[in-house]
Amino acid sequence: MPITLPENLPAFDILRNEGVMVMSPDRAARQDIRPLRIALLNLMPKKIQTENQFARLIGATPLQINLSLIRMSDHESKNTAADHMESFYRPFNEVEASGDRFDGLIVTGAPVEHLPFEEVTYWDELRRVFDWSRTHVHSSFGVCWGGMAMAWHFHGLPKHLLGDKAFGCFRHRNLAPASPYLRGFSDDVLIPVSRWTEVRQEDIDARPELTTLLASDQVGPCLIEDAAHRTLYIFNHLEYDSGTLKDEYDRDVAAGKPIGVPANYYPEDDPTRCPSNRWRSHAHLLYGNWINEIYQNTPFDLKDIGKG
Ligand SMILES: CC(=O)SCCNC(=O)CCNC(=O)[C@H](O)C(C)(C)COP(=O)(O)OP(=O)(O)OC[C@H]1O[C@@H](n2cnc3c(N)ncnc32)[C@H](O)[C@@H]1OP(=O)(O)O
Ligand SMILES: N[C@@H](CCO)C(=O)O
Repeated sequence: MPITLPENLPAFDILRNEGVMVMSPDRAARQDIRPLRIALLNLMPKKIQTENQFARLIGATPLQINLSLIRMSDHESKNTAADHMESFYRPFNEVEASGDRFDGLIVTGAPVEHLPFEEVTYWDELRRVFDWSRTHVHSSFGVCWGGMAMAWHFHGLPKHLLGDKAFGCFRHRNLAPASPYLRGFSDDVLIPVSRWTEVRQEDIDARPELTTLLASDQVGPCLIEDAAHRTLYIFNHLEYDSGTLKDEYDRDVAAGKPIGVPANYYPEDDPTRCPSNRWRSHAHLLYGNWINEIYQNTPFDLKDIGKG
């Protein structure tokens, strides 16, 4: 939430230049408040775990959030019970036909990164979701494969297969300390990574509409902004629980897959020991900052979303 300060107090400009939310008394007097409408397009197989992870983060701000769960219309979930999907999710077809608008949209990752985008069965509908988001959503956030898919659709940013899985907790540099999305971030941030693909910094740099906010020397770009469309792409997993990388590692070991111990995750890289969560605070900061930024800038009247 912003702080209201007189516009001629030195702290007004100093804090604002640092990225702190500062408001003049004049603007504060004119603030309208309503619940924010956030949609989660959940493409992950373990949908309940993912609902919990994102709801926990976007639910930790002082603002009232209405969460809508959306699924691809014709995709039958193999790993989440049909009655759960029936009870809590709306198919995108229905959302599109309703004309509903949202302040925010999160598109999750999906374990289909080894496939060309066009071989994902719901690719055509997903492209429709992306185009719809430009006219019905104020701000979008694509996560891991969801971010890569969105960045491919809008910017032609290619993903590349890695020889070895990028797997573990990696240090990332804060490249934009004054960005409102990184308010309160340390200069150096530890983030869970779990993917077989990457996007490359040189491909991002060739697209002037994109800015890199967080990047790692070891696993490359992480958080990218398309400011003109209020869109963020994150290729790593700040939302993961303490044990998510462990679950993925144990699953792959049990399946006999050649997988290394996730880097810098277990104490002394010993998978028999209990991992500790060293990213939770930055997860809350990032998603809290996103919600805050939406709250500051989304139109009060929902029907004005997507017009500017
Ligand atoms: C890169 C990122 O975005 S990271 C995010 C992905 N991470 C995760 O999913 C972690 C958790 N996932 C898992 O542990 C595993 O995927 C499991 C154990 C749930 C299932 O693994 P498997 O049995 O090997 O694969 P399975 O055949 O169930 O397919 C996994 C998912 O991909 C979907 N899928 C597979 N091929 C395709 C395709 N061509 N088009 C669309 N979806 C596909 C499946 O439908 C399933 O999703 P669903 O549960 O929503 O139906
Ligand atoms: N995070 C994913 C990567 C595969 O897409 C997993 O390990 O399941």
